[in-house]
Amino acid sequence: MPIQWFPGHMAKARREVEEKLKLVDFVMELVDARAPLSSQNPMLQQALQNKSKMIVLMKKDLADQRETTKWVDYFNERGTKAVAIDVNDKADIKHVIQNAKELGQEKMEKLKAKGIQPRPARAMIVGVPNVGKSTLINRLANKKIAKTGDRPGVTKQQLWIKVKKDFELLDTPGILWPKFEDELVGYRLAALGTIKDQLLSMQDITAFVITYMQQHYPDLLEERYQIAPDMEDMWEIFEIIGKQRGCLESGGNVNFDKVADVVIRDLRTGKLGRITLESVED
Ligand SMILES: Nc1nc2c(ncn2[C@@H]2O[C@H](COP(=O)(O)OP(=O)(O)OP(=O)(O)O)[C@@H](O)[C@H]2O)c(=O)[nH]1
Repeated sequence: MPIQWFPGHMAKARREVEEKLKLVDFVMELVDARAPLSSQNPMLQQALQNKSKMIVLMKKDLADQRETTKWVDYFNERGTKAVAIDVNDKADIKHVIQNAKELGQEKMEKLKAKGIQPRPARAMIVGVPNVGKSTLINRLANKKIAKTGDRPGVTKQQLWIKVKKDFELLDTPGILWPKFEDELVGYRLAALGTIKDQLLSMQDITAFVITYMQQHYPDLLEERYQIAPDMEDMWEIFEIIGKQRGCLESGGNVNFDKVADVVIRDLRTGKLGRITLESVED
């Protein structure tokens, strides 16, 4: 597959996350609810050492509800607190805060037991590009950004956001490099817009999405584009969608790149329906 590893970028990303990790008590790892494992990064687990972590499955409003429930159970059963949210839902934001506070309290209890003066628990948000880090920070900040001075270990001054009186959040997220070791992971991430569109052919990504939908969401595919689940010829499928949606060149031929744009835009904006591209059972 024509994707490179960019080792220099990954090493830099890792160093930056490790520096910030020194400042916090626990981490909120954001993943995309539509591909939770694919949007995780194994580098984080190693860098975390003994720090605790909670997982926030983002964009649950775009994901298949049944799959999301299974994924939340999946992480919880493996001992990691997990919540699924729509960042625009206030109740969901409260739920995140409640879970984060519980994680912070555990840390504070440990400090107290050692005779150390309790202080607000500190956390940071990490995640791959486009997963929703900045948006969630803004929602949690609720415009109450508190400047609490330098912390050791970083040259740049860090700002802490006071979410609640006993919970502070680093104002800048840690960006994790997406993982590319598996072709399927690459297709899922590209379809969701995590990795740059130019890295993989848009037509290939679209073919992947259509095939996945034929297997898992045949009704949604038929509803939007009138594509029968058993239609195998991808060329014909592109032709049908192209004619329907006016993706034509001047001579009247279907332009496959335009078809790919339409399908991927429909997927990302939820117009195709609520779709999860990675199942617990996969
Ligand atoms: N539908 C929906 N969209 C969301 C949600 N969370 C974030 N988004 C959207 O996802 C897009 C990316 O969000 P950002 O907050 O910029 O993501 P980021 O992780 O900070 O991105 P980078 O700066 O590229 O690392 C934006 O268009 C957000 O509006 C969510 O829960 N539901």
